[in-house]
Amino acid sequence: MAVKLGILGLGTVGTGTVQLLQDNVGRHPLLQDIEIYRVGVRSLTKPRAVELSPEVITTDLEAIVNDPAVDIVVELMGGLEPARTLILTAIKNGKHVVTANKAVISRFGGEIFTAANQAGVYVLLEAAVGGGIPVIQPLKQSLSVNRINAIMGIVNGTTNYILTKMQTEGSEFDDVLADAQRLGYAEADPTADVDGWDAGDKIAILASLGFDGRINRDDVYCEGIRQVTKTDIAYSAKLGFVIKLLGIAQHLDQDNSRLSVRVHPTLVPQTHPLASINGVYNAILVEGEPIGQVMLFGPGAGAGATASAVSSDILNLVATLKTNTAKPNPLLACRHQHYSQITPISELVTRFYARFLSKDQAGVIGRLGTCFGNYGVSLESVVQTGFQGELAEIVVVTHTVREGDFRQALAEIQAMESIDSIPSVLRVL
Ligand SMILES: NC(=O)C1=CN([C@@H]2O[C@H](COP(=O)(O)OP(=O)(O)OC[C@H]3O[C@@H](n4cnc5c(N)ncnc54)[C@H](OP(=O)(O)O)[C@@H]3O)[C@@H](O)[C@H]2O)C=CC1
Ligand SMILES: N[C@@H](CC=O)C(=O)O
Ligand code: NA
Repeated sequence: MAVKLGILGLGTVGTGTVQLLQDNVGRHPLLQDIEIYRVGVRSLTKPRAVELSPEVITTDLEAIVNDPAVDIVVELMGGLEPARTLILTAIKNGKHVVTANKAVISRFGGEIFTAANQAGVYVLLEAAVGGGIPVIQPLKQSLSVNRINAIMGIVNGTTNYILTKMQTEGSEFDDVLADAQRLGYAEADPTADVDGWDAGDKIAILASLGFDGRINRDDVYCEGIRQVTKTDIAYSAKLGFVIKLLGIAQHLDQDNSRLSVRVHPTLVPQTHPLASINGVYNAILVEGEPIGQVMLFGPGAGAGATASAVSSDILNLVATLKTNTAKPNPLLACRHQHYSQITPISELVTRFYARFLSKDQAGVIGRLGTCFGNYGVSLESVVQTGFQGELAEIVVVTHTVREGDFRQALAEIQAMESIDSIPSVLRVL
């Protein structure tokens, strides 16, 4: 008997998934055992790029998750509610769930996985991080014997697309964002991409898999790309860096006592493996013992790529249903019970890039150096690059420093009579 899917959402990802499932020849034979039984949408009159018989499409999503005939609910609608409630209802009704929704999983994962474990069903989410890149299953299975030291990556396609176009074509932020929206990369509200929240959701999920504890989403520090200017992109290039929005989860000490989970635009050395990841591509670099470094690379957003991840989860569940094993597979289920302690951003030790606009007076660089020295900040390079109108532009890169100390120095520098403003402060990998 065919395994019946109830799909919630027929937008970019839902359409890509239905297209893939309908075009199953030459793919895994188990795909032929799947029936697209119901598809839930908001509007019945919207034109659709896929053909589905009228009785399949409905606006009654609650009926789908309560329908005893549905075996797997595939949540591709996005947003927090009603997605969370529909997922929980599906679980309560004994249905397995596939979701691409990192927002709901990163915030309500505790509640959802506890319910799933109690109900004896799985919630799979390969599409939620890295789009088409297999990263969730590798962390749960192929890499799970490693002790993970760090997971860092470019996990938002929209912002990587924007930064790449700004860097290579000198494009304006707003024009490139419109492009990313047209191509189906951006979230319904692109603020989630641009302000780093989407990447924050994703790094929280990766951290929970790699560091063996749930992550409280509110503890993840998130800074987006709005403040990244073409000027900083150009200075970074001169200094040997590219600017990337990175999600980073790493132990800060040898004894693994402190875990940092954060998202921010970062100056990445041009020689680093993540520096060459451009456009909508994502890459996740995992550092573990004994494996060393593994980089997972591929398309991070878009209909086809994301459908590949969604459909592989569906296939996994179809195989599970077909083999009918009574005991849960611990490599598919979530096993965490506790929350990890996250270290505040002020305790991070990192290098910084900062750009200052100063009055063109003698001794400004000396005063900057003295103030930094007072807070234990030593400088790797100082460049007085040119002028913006009457103001001299000074760019510094520091050696590693505790963020809290660096910020105190900046506050003091900002108050100096000779300093007009500090337009940019970025972390350096
Ligand atoms: N786009 C991408 O590249 C990727 C997206 N994701 C995630 O996948 C999910 C879907 O994204 P995407 O396909 O881009 O989103 P879209 O906005 O393109 O599609 C959302 C779909 O859900 C339906 N929907 C939304 N809210 C409701 C509701 N309250 N009731 C009924 N139907 C509803 C919409 O119906 P209607 O069509 O009638 O408006 C639409 O079909 C999100 O969680 C996103 O974060 C993950 C990886 C990549
Ligand atoms: N908006 C997201 C879509 C995939 O998760 C992105 O741009 O990466
Ligand atoms: Na993925």
